[in-house]
Amino acid sequence: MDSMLEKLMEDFIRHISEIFFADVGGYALDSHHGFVIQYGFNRDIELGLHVDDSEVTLNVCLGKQFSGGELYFRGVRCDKHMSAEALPEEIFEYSHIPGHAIIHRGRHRRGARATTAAQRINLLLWCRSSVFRELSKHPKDFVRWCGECQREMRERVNQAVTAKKRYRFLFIFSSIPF
Ligand SMILES: O=C(O)CCC(=O)C(=O)O
Ligand SMILES: [Fe+2]
Repeated sequence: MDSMLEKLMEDFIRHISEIFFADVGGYALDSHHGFVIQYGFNRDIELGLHVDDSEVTLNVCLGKQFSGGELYFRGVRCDKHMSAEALPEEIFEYSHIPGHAIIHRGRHRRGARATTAAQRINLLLWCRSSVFRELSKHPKDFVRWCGECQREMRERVNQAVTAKKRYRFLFIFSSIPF
């Protein structure tokens, strides 16, 4: 089972990650952790907001029909911004379909709503990159993949542009001879 999951990561997920998740390791995924979760009667019902200890996560919906169990996403966040509010464009839901899978960044905040009828069984595969983790140890001004870091950066750029415009206006105004 473990070697099958490793092959799945190496032959399949790495290639997708190279294109869609270049900012969190891309092709350099080199270790994994796989497990199966079951929700419903006699089991956990729901899962609170969290992130994974992974760079990229594969979530495959196995099993048969069930009701509920939707995932709600709330934006990608670094450690510093784990509790920063989600922007409207970061809020969305995904309904699992048996036989379908999704891939997302491990740091994408999300939770699962209650499974209300039958059982939901999903295979989770956390994929990690030792290179990405090593590089992340070096302090940076802002983290490119975090939605809140990006928002702060945009705000700083806007403030700098506004300050520059104001300065130019003052300069033009003070150059007018009276
Ligand atoms: O319930 C799901 O499909 C998501 C599970 C999950 O996010 C997790 O186990 O970390
Ligand atoms: Fe951040």
